[in-house]
Amino acid sequence: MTDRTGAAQRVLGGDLYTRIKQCKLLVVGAGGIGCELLKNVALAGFQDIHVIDLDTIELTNLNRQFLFQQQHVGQSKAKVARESVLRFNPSLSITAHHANIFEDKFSLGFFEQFDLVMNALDNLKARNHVNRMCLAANKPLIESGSAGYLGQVTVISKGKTECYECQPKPPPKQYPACTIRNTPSTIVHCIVWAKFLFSHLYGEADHENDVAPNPDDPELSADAKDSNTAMDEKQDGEEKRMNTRQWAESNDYDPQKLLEKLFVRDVIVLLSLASLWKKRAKPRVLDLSQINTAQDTHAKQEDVLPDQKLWTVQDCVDRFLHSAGELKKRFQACAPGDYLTWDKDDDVAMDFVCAAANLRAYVFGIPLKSRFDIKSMAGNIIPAIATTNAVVAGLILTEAMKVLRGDIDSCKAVYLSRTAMGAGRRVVNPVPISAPNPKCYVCGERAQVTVRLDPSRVTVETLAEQLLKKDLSLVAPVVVLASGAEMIAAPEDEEEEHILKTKVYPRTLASFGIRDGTACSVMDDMQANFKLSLVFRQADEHDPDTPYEIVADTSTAANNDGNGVGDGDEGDEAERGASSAAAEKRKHSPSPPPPTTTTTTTTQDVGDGTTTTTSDALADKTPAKKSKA
Ligand SMILES: Nc1ncnc2c1ncn2[C@@H]1O[C@H](COP(=O)(O)OP(=O)(O)OP(=O)(O)O)[C@@H](O)[C@H]1O
Ligand SMILES: [Zn+2]
Repeated sequence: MTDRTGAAQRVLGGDLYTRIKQCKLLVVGAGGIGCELLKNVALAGFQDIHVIDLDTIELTNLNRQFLFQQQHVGQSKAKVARESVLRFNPSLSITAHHANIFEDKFSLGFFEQFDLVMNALDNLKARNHVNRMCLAANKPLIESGSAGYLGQVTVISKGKTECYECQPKPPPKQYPACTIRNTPSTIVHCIVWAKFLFSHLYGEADHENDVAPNPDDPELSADAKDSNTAMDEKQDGEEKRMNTRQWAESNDYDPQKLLEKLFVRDVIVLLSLASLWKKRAKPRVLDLSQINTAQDTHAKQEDVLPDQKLWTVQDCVDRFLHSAGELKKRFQACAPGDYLTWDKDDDVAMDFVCAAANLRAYVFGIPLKSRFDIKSMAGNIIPAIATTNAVVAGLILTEAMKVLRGDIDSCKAVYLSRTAMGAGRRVVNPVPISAPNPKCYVCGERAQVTVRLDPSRVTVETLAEQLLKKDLSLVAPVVVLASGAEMIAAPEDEEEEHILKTKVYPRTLASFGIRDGTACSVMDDMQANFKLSLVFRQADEHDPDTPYEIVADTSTAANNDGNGVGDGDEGDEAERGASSAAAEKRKHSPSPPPPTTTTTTTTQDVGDGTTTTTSDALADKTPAKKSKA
């Protein structure tokens, strides 16, 4: 026995120490919290540890992920974390998986081999997935997160505590498409547009999400005819029918032409939509001849870091042309079906977004921002603080010990706040963990989601891609109709996926017999044992921007005759009552609120996952750097 384990044994007591030693542990994520956590569990005496992380080490990780050093940059986080931990305790068994938690190999059987799972992740999608896998495998999960000075640790135990998805998370802030495409008024609007532009040009082909001037702006409805005529005049027939990606393809992604299209021709089109500018300042066309001779508009900024310097408009033009040229090469070198994914740490992709956002800001008379500021907003960066992660990792271990003692009842949800809170003036705030929400569609006894939509207008694609995958976090949804037929099947190969996307996706739900009151079963081919009942209610109107509304509370179902269908308005009233009562209860709860941040332009997937800051369509942290269409 080394001195180090001897001390742990004396502190923990023989019984707990033995339980820790015998516990087979899974740690998901080897980033900021994960590195601290792996060090803690190794020192506390855990002997059999698996760690999963899909990422490689970046230079920017080194200020807080202490298992990594400069020579490790570019290597697998999971593997290097394993080697570093083994260096200070070579007798451990650590298995490193450089992989995405969504991979098939991390099946129910994989999760079942563990006694305890700890999440050290940074995104909602992966957290939801591990939550569902642990519920299916009936394994305790310790969930954690941090955002700046704020942090959170909680324990999830099937049937005993609420699960990660028992309380709905606030939806990320979205901006109306017309503001982004026609009338931006803040730098955030310009950054959202620039990120859309990147995905639209170089990402997975999506012909619906254009970035060009939008003639369907409701503000134009009064003089729709004029606006269409104006658009006709400014664009020839062919150009009018093409979206920006098709236009770029037909112009060989030429950076100079792209610059002129986006900041000259499209602006002329926008200027022609007169009613947009009745009450706002008109945009200005980017006049390259003037800019080329213009003086540097910004005072010399000698004493700031390079990234914090404001680019001149000419700098933006140069960076745009250069990055668009590089991206063109990369995109054209992609194998068929492959595409580029935006990543804030990819310098070329970041330069493109920074230049495009600033040029758009210039066109609309919005103050330009430094690359540093734009990166923070575009990448939804809340500075990570090493000490917060260390405290969170310590709290994870404290809760883990209670779990291993078999004392789930004494586990707490613990929040770190920035300033001392409550009567005890504490920064570390433990609160009782709520009981499971019986109406939770993930862990509730009667998992059900009611959705209000117009089945004759909503397509299977919207159901699968938006509602099931995006809103409900299913990975591979399977939807079975009452007849037993599968409306949406999980494709086994590329051919099946092609059939699903070309033959089934374009159909309306009504064409499958879905109408007011229809219920169907939903399963997830990737999330074992996950099953919910989806009930459709007829919407009075159809709004293409919000084609459906999730009725979160399922009390309609509890009141009905058992086929999962409520009977109309009374049910709705009950739902509203129940929801507001629950909200009221939470409002009066003595517990400190979960951490929220004060940053105004960052977003949903902050570390804690339950609490989001403000913006945005800016957030799109995707686990895979580059994926196949
Ligand atoms: N689906 C997933 N499968 C496996 N690992 C994941 C998955 N999603 C996120 N992770 C890992 O979780 C870790 C979270 O750590 P952290 O929040 O410190 O992020 P980071 O990427 O290291 O930091 P930053 O985003 O600030 O650069 C990351 O190492 C990330 O790779
Ligand atoms: Zn739940």
